[in-house]
Amino acid sequence: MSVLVFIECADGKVKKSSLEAAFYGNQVATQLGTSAVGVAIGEVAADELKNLGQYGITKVLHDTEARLKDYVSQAYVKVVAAAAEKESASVIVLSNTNIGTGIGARLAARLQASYATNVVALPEISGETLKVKKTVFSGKAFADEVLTAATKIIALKKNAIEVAPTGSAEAGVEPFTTPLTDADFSGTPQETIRATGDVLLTEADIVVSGGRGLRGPENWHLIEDLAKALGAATACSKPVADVEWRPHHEHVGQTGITISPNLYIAVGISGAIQHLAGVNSSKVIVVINKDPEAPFFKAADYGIVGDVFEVVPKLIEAAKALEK
Ligand SMILES: Cc1cc2nc3c(=O)[nH]c(=O)nc-3n(C[C@H](O)[C@H](O)[C@H](O)COP(=O)(O)OP(=O)(O)OC[C@H]3O[C@@H](n4cnc5c(N)ncnc54)[C@H](O)[C@@H]3O)c2cc1C
Repeated sequence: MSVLVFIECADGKVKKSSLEAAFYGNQVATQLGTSAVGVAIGEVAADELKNLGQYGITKVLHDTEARLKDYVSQAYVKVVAAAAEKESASVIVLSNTNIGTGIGARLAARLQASYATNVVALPEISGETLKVKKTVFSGKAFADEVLTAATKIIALKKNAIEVAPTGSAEAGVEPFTTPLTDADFSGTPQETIRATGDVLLTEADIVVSGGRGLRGPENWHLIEDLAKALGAATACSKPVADVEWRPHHEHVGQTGITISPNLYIAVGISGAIQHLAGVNSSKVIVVINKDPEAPFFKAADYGIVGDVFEVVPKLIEAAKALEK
């Protein structure tokens, strides 16, 4: 029996959300008196996988088959299922990302497993069952879910737990091969075009987001300059994408991307409920709006009542000064 953690990688690196999943998986393994093993797929540097030892992973099974270079859901699910079988995994942990939840759903069907998404805390263990806390209703409430099947799959929400890497332990990396057929690659991406700029929006620690208060695309340099100074990703509200001031892949909210960065800075965004649905699990929310009655202030940790055209340039200067 072990805990298996699916390690998601991009650009040859382990994603930050998977470091969290690894740390969480190790804590669950400790609760169960077992160890945590990772499974990684595709191109990723060996040092990145060894580094998972600092997050409590003892060993990583690494499937490097050339056809697995890009994410193909059927094939990836087969690899994770094979790893789960090899390691007799009773718990499988993945990140609550598009890829993680996609794999989790197929895997649950394949393994007849219990499956909880949006999990935000360590489980309570009682005999063969695990009780997990998760967010529901677009992050507006919590629910407890009891997982009773022999195999339990947990999709951990990004930024939900504090991660503390320990010491300099290295995980062992083992080549892992799964027999795959052409049918496993029936839907293969032909080309992957990176949607965002320097910092991937869904993985970013800091996000600077603009709304209609920016008045037009010609003012977007304020958002971009602040983001650059803070090492942040950029995002926007839906109407901004609808009128093509910004591309749609930057639109966050109920009908856009859901994010949970450490810091979300909302610039000239009113804070409509549909917008909040995509950002309200951010750790710290800062709102800049000239209207003191803007609904976003109710969800904010810090608020600046002021004109974005006066406030943001000052923030950019301050952030640049911190860099020096
Ligand atoms: C079914 C449905 C789904 C939706 N999904 C989404 C979604 O996923 N994401 C999303 O964002 N929206 C979504 N919406 C739209 C949502 O309801 C809001 O209309 C939208 O979020 C408002 O965008 P905004 O805050 O940029 O613009 P506005 O509501 O126009 O707000 C602009 C804000 O900027 C402030 N402002 C103006 N000038 C300045 C200035 N100079 N300095 C400082 N502040 C200034 C104003 O006070 C105001 O609060 C959805 C709506 C529906 C019906």
